[in-house]
Amino acid sequence: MEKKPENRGMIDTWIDKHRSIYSAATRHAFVVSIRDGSVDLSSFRTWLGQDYLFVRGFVPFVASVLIRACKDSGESSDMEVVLGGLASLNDEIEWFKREGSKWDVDFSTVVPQNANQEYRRFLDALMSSEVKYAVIMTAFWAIEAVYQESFAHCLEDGNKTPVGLTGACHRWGNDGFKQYCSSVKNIAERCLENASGEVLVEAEDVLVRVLEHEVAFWEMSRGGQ
Ligand SMILES: Cc1ncc(CN)c(N)n1
Repeated sequence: MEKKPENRGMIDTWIDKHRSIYSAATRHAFVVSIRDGSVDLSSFRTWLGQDYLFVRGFVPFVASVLIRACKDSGESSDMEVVLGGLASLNDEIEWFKREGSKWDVDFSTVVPQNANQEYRRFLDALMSSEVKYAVIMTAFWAIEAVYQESFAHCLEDGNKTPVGLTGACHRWGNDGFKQYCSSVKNIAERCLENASGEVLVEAEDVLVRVLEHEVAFWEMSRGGQ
């Protein structure tokens, strides 16, 4: 079994180990193009439509995380953290609808592309009661953290993010969302500390698979169809 260095959680250890896919997910060319202002707006519109569908599919996943937090965690504060995330998805869906009108993207005609469908299938599989709580929380953290890191990068000093896109960047790049991701990470780390070797292997695998799905999602967006 992998040995964890002093004072570092498993997640940080795994991020170091899988640094190249982590960077590919959090510093993807699509995100960098938002930050440097060179973004192709048809790609942004593709991302907007596809992510709207993704988020609608993410709601039942987060609802299932919430049920697991109530039933399996043994810590009452887990439920509050996940409930906060679920509640903010309500605002997020409303935000998408406003952005859809602004960018003239008619969500009723958007068809989920392959990367979106595959990501959705992956989330569906994670909703099985067979999947351990530590594994689900690791996946949940990674899904949220990729967006937090990516969009926060578009707001860092020196950015040339187009004004019309800063709303998206603030949605996931704000300090409140960063704090929320850190709370989810703490839950995942606490669970991983007590996990068996088998669960650790599964959680590491799921972390890498989330990163791969995120990269594929950015790639799909960059395709801009
Ligand atoms: C593809 C994707 N990954 C993550 C998030 C953040 N909930 C999102 N909206 N879309």
